[in-house]
Amino acid sequence: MTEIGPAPRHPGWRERWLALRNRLVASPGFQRWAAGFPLTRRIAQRNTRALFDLCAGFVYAQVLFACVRLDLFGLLRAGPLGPEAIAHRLGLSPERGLTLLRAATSLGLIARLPDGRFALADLGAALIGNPSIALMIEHHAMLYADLADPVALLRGEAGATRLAGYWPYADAGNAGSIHPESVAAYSRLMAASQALIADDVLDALPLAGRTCLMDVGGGEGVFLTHAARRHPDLALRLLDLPPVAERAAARFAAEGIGDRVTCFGQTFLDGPLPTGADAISLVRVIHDHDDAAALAILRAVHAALPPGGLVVIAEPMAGTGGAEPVGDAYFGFYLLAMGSGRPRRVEELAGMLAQAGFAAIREKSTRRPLLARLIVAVR
Ligand SMILES: C[S@@+](CC[C@H](N)C(=O)[O-])C[C@H]1O[C@@H](n2cnc3c(N)ncnc32)[C@H](O)[C@@H]1O
Repeated sequence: MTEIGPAPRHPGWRERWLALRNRLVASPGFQRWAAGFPLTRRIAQRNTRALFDLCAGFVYAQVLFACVRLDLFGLLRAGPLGPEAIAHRLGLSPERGLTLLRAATSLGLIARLPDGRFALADLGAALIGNPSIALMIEHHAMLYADLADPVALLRGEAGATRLAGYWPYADAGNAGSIHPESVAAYSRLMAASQALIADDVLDALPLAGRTCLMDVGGGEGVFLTHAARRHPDLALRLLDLPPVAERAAARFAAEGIGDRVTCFGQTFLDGPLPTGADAISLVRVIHDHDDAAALAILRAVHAALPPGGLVVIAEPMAGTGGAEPVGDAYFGFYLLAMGSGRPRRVEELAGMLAQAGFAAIREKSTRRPLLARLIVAVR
C-alpha cells in the first residue's frame, strides 16, 4: 500500500505543548477544577462565555435584526419611552415587547432607565447615526438563509444562493449583460455604506500632484463625489458595469459635478481599461473576485496607467489586528455564499500587485481598518 502525504515527523515543543493543553482543557474534570481554582477561575469563566457567545451569535444577530425591522431605534430617537408604549407602537403584546426590550438591553443596544423607561444606548445610537448599517443588517436575511447549511455551502452542494442573485456580477460570465433592475438593490446598499469609508480612504490617499483619478468598480459614484469636494482641480472618471455607470452619471448630475466626471460603462474583466488617468482606485472591488480575475483586473489597471501612475486598493482585509473574525469568518463566509472572491491579507494583495508589475507597494494606515485598509503602489 502506498501512503499519501508528507513523511511522518517529530512534533516540535509548541505542538506537544498544544496537544497537552488541549487534552487538559477538553477534560470535564479539569474544566470543573479550573472554574473553581482562584488562579484559573477568570480564564475559565472567560472561555465559557466566549464559547457561549459563539453558540448564541445567530440569536444575537436575530435580536438586532428584529430591532431594525421594527425600527425600535427610530422610535427611541426622540427620547425614552415606557415598555407598554413601545410594545404598542411596535405592534407587539406587552410580554413579547418586554422580551425584545430585555434582549436588546442585554446586548448594549438600548438601556433601561431607573424609572423603567427604555432609551438608546451607545450601540443603538450609533445605528441611528449610520442608516447604512440598518440597510446592511436588513440584507443579512439573505446571508442567514444561505448559511442555513454551512457544510453544504463549503462542499459546494448548497445550490443557488440568495446572495449570488443579489450580486449578479458574482457570476463573472454574466457581468456584461446585467439588467438595470438587478443592480439597483446592491448599488443602493454600496452607495449608502460608502459614506462610512470614503473620508477614511481619502484621508490616507496620497493624491497630491495627481491630475486624474479613475475609480474602477466605482458604483454609484459616492466615493468620487467625496473626492471631488476635497480635490477641486482633479479630473475624475468612473468605470463600472453599464447600468451602474448610468446610475453614477445621474448622481453626478444631481450633485452638480456632471461636467467634472467622465463615466465609462463597461466590464473590467474583458479588454483594456481606458487610459489617461494617473491614479486608479479599486474600492471594495478586489475581494469580490477569485484570484485569476483579481490578478487580471490588477494587470489591466497596470496597463492603463502611465509610468509612475498610482494604484490604490481599499477594502476590509483578512488578518486585521483585533478584527480577525471580520475578515476570515464574516467576509470569508459572506463571499463564499455570494459565490465569488475571498478576503485577502495585506501580504497576499501586495504579492498580487507585484505579480501585476507594480513597485513601491506599501500600506497606508486608515482610521477604521476594520472597514477599510489601504494599499498603494506605483507602476
Ligand atoms: C462591492 S461594489 C463596490 C462599489 C464601490 N466601489 C464602493 O465601494 O461603494 C463592487 C462594484 O464593482 C462593480 N463590478 C463588478 N464586476 C464588474 C465588472 N466585471 N466590470 C465593471 N464593474 C464591475 C459592481 O457593479 C460594483 O459597483
